[in-house]
Amino acid sequence: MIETETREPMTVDAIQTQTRGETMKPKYVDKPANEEIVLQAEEVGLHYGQKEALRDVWLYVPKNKITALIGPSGCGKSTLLRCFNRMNDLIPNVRITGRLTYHGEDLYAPDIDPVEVRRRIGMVFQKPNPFPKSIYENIAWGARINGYKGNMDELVERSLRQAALWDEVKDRLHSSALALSGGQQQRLCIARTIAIEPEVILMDEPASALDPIATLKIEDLMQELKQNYTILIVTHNMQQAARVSDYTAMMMLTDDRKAGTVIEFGPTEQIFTRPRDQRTEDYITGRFG
Ligand SMILES: Nc1ncnc2c1ncn2[C@@H]1O[C@H](COP(=O)(O)OP(=O)(O)OP(=O)(O)O)[C@@H](O)[C@H]1O
Repeated sequence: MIETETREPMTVDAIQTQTRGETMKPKYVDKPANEEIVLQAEEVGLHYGQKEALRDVWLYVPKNKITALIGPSGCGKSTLLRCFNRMNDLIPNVRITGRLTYHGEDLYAPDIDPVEVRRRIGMVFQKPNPFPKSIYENIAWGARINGYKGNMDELVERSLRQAALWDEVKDRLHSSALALSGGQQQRLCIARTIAIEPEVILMDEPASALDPIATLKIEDLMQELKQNYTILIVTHNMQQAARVSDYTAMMMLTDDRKAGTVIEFGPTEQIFTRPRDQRTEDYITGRFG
């Protein structure tokens, strides 16, 4: 029998670990078969003060795959993304319910250090945000404060190579990062994230401020990166989700339009060619909003 009692949302500090179990999972959200799950959301809810932003969210993020979060504006994509590296902790009055895990471990357990969470689960933002320092220092600084003791020149080169930026900047490593183009700055931010050696990279519309050529470079880079990293990306751009991702989660407002939730999750090819929820079909064929 499905339990119907309502529970008070708890604070981030006191997030509870029990959920009502898989019986509450939406009909079209399936755990991927034969994949190692790195991140998982079970019955997650989130309030910003009085404003409910997420309700009953379920999601699976498989290892070394790209998972896209798509859906209309305001349905909670960025909010959900930020739950996974505890970025919402930095916003006052946020309350989270349900369970968010990293390799099965509760990300909000009292003994978990949010700084360590953010080291393992890095983030790249919509607008490139390099520090007003040299290209070299943008990478070295984060590594240094995270206790990196190895050869810094090698780390800088390796990170820039992995971010497909090395050839463009190798002769001006000590010039200001702010002199780079937007697309180069975004690849520098990806290099900076990689230098910390996270396992997961969260990307919040990483290409939306870029022109089509710079966007394609970022998309190519993501394909390279997934060999070593697990990627969760928010995108408004449906073609981009279809092009780059292995799995897609369709988010939508709940029927009472008060909060966002994941209505369908599965392999990208299936979501785009044989969606099971009518609302997904309406959205991807452009009949929605
Ligand atoms: N710091 C905040 N305080 C209060 N409400 C917020 C805050 N951040 C987001 N919201 C609200 O939460 C809801 C979900 O926002 P969110 O940015 O996660 O959606 P989104 O799907 O990423 O939107 P978009 O595609 O437009 O970026 C929205 O109603 C938004 O106004």
